[in-house]
Amino acid sequence: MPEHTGLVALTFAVYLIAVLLIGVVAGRRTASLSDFILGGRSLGPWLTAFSAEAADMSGWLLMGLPGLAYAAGFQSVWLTLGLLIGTYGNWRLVAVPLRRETERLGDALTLPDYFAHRFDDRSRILRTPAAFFILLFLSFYAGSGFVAAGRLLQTLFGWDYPLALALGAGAVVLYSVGGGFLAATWADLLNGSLMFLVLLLTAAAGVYLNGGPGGIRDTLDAFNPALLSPWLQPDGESLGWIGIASLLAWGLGYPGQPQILSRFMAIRRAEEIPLATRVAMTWLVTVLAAAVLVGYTGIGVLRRPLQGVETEEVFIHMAVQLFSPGVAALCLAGILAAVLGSTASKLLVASSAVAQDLYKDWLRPDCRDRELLWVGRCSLVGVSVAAYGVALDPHNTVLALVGHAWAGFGAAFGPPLLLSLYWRGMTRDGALAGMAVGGATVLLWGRWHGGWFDVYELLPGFVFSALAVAVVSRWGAGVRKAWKTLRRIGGRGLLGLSAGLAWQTPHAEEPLVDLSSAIPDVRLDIRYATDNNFAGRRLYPAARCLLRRPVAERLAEVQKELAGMGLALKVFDGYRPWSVQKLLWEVLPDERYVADPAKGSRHNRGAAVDLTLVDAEGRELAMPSAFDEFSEKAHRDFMDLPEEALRNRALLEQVMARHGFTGLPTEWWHFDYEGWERFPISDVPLD
Ligand SMILES: C[C@@H](N)C(=O)N[C@H](C)C(=O)O
Ligand SMILES: [Zn+2]
Repeated sequence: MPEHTGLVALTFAVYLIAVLLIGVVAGRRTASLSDFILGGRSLGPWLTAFSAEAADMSGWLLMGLPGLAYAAGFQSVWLTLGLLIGTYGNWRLVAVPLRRETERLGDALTLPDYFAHRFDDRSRILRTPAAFFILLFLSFYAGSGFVAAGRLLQTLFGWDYPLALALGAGAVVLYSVGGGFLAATWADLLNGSLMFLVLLLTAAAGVYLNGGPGGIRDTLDAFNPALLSPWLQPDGESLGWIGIASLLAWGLGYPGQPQILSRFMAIRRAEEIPLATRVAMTWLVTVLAAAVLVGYTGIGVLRRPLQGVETEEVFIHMAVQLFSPGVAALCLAGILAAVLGSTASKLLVASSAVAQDLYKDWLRPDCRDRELLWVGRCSLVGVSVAAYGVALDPHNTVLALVGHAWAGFGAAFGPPLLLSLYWRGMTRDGALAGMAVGGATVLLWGRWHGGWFDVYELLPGFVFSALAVAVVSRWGAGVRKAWKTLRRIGGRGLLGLSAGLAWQTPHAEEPLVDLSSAIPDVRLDIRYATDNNFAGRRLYPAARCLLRRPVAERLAEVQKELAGMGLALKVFDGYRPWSVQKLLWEVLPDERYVADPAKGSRHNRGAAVDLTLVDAEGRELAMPSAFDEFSEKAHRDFMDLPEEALRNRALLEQVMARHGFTGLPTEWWHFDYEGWERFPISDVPLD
């Protein structure tokens, strides 16, 4: 297409100048890491909708999908349907709760950040592997975008591949480094509009030249009747359930894609999501239908049939053949926009994993916002260099990895995210298991072939990941304990494991029992059943201490040991209904002292207890502070205290630890029972 080259170059230059200007303007509004990663959560519904869709639909929309429709005919309906259902489900089921939760849970900026806050994971066991996974796969994913941009520029202008690649990559890096998330989303508005316009134009021209729907059907019928059946492959063989399920399964990938989820987190208000959903779905239905029509109509319109990988160029050939050079150049700019826009969104998410989840979390938790912003920018450059390195080898290994990336994210993050938004009983270990099982299934499934193994790896990955979340959340603590038991008894073998399992598993169903039934003479001072508490009013209808049975039994052991020292326990609180937790949180929304009801307190599981020591006459021993005195004096590492208080605090901590209770760092009186995760959060009344 040499006669187009000058005009194409001009159109590309105008487009690139436009996005760079966007980068400069957005850069002025980017003052903190939160601005850089999520645009300060300021997106309106239109911007959110366009941005989420443009981040999703890369050059694949203008090349891959028309190519599939051209080569495989009506079979492409299944993929289109899968994408539509997946996108709609993602907007309806994930967008609103994710937006609300990420703001409520300590202003979580990234997906790993959300998981860490949701499960109160201070050990980083969840955040760090999630961040590495994102960083690794999104770098490859972004690398593939560079490959596509490089190839497009190389084909159009005949430049050397590395030079073409560097120019494409340079443009993305420049506008995203400067303007961060805002630049990327504003550019997405431009990209999304351009993609919409050029697809619609090309499809309309194709339909017109084919003589309308009847003409398209006649052309396909004459060319290859198998193309008219959604059940058949082009060679006339049945597509089979594996083929259909694999195409539909693409839709399952949506709830795990960080580059799309970040758009949901960034909308100004959750209430604007329904409008954004309507805009996004209208855009998507239109462009998917248009992309498919470009493929179908290309069969009748193009002067020569396309073969093999060339089928993916059906949109380019249509544009060049049907339109004037100026309009054709605009269509090609549409491809560049699609490729660069979605690549920028991936680079940004990968760089945010470095800045927020690795640098801030591991190296400099207290660093200033400006420093983090620069770390974000530098890591974007670093990730881009890595992606450029990946793209320099434009062979199939990269593309194969990219094929896995959608499935990898979908299976590793999709089920844990979905379940975490809707199931309060889900545990941190469940989330970890879901990520590991989903990711591993995707990596392994493709290695085998034949029968079930021909199904797209996302489907088994998603199902196994969801099962892993459910099983480990429900029974994980019991299995872990049984494993510990087995290791302890070593050679006593399998019998020990089955005994351990038999003893542990039913604990997930343990009822709440009255502590007085396990310790008949226990002293209670249930403060929330009086108005002598920090809320200043009575919150429980009865002065009872309920706990899960094994927790109560362990406390009875503690009481027994203390009796040998002439001491006893005095209990301030045990099981606390979840609705009361919400009331406490309203009074003091400070996670150091009151657990956020969004995550639930261990009290809500009947697995935490607040208590102190008393002597034989029932007099409280000196302790660092009063119960529920929320100050540094209550912290376990606070040492500026009288000797006696230090001694008593240490004694209480040691006796409790010997019976499987761990103290909360910020409250000397609060203890969690080991394996508290296995008990569900509940909201039963105390009377
Ligand atoms: C409110 C206080 N007594 C308490 O129990 N705090 C912990 C952190 C909780 O709410 O779980
Ligand atoms: Zn407590």
